[in-house]
Amino acid sequence: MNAALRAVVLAADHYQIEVVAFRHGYKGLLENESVVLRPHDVLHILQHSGTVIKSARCQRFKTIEAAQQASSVLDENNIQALVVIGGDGSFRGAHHLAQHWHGQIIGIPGTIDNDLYGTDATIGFATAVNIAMDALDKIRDTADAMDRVFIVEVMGRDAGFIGLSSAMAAGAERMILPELQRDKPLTIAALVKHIERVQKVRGEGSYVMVLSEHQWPGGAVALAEQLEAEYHLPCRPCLLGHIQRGGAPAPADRILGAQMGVHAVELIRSGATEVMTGIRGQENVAVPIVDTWQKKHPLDPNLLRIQHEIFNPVKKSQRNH
Ligand SMILES: Nc1ncnc2c1ncn2[C@@H]1O[C@H](COP(=O)(O)OP(=O)(O)O)[C@@H](O)[C@H]1O
Ligand SMILES: O=P(O)(O)OC[C@H]1O[C@](O)(COP(=O)(O)O)[C@@H](O)[C@@H]1O
Repeated sequence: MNAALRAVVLAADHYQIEVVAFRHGYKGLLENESVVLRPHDVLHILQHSGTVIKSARCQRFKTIEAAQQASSVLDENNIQALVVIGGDGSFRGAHHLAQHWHGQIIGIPGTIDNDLYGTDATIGFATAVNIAMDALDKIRDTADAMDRVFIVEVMGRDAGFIGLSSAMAAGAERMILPELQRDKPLTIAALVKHIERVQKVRGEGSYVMVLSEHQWPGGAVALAEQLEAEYHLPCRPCLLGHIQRGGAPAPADRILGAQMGVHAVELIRSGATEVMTGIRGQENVAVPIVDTWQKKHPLDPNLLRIQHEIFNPVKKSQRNH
């Protein structure tokens, strides 16, 4: 997020616009935690994950009174345009605020989940995938050495982008993703059958599985215990958790943050409101903010086909000649 924040401040300075930041997101907006940001304040922050203006979840913001209060705080600070960096929750909040405030609102997609419609990528996603891939590579060493099954649980709330991309980047044998579970929920018997068939075909036991959070009751730990206890499969769980949200941001995220931050300021200058800045291909696009959560951002069907079918060691299609 820092790369986007820096870009907003530098672009605003370029166009001679003053920037006031509200610390701690909507919570800080309600409490008027405002601070003027100048280029000097955002020096050397883009190499750090997270956000120097801090963030917070704030249930209260969902009420009408909170939106009215936020509107008064913005007016008291003479704010004409608000840039909201976040995911679908933050954008729902932005839309909610727009019902009670007359200023411009521009969204910048910042979430590791990549689950927003209208943009190829969201800030944080590339970094999270890098971290998950790195962990999977490391787990593979023990899986290989000890012929073990590993279950690595990754984040994504209700979306399988981190799961699919990290599984593909690290050559995992199996993925349990929300999108796949919706079509055909995996049973433990089918999973065990897959593990055993892969081990037979390969003649070795190294099997690494990527499990998206909330896709198995009790998560990776419960699934590993079940595999050991009921099927005598040596299996270990690994929960990556919030590790995926930290560390040095990947170059792709820094560059995306830069592009989007500048685009957000330019959208303000063009008079736009209630849009999110997105990137499609090489192009900056402005996406109606309600579309970002009302429309679906699907997993790339070709990546899914490659990883789930073509790279599945035991799934073969008919020869056609
Ligand atoms: N339906 C909503 N109406 C108003 N504000 C909301 C709504 N949903 C979320 N928010 C606000 O946005 C904040 C961030 O949303 P959350 O879902 O936690 O994260 P993200 O922006 O990463 O999706 C919430 O803590 C809340 O203050
Ligand atoms: O620690 P919390 O607040 O429960 O958040 C965990 C959730 O946040 C996420 O990391 C997404 O957060 P961001 O949208 O802020 O990147 C989800 O993948 C995960 O379910």
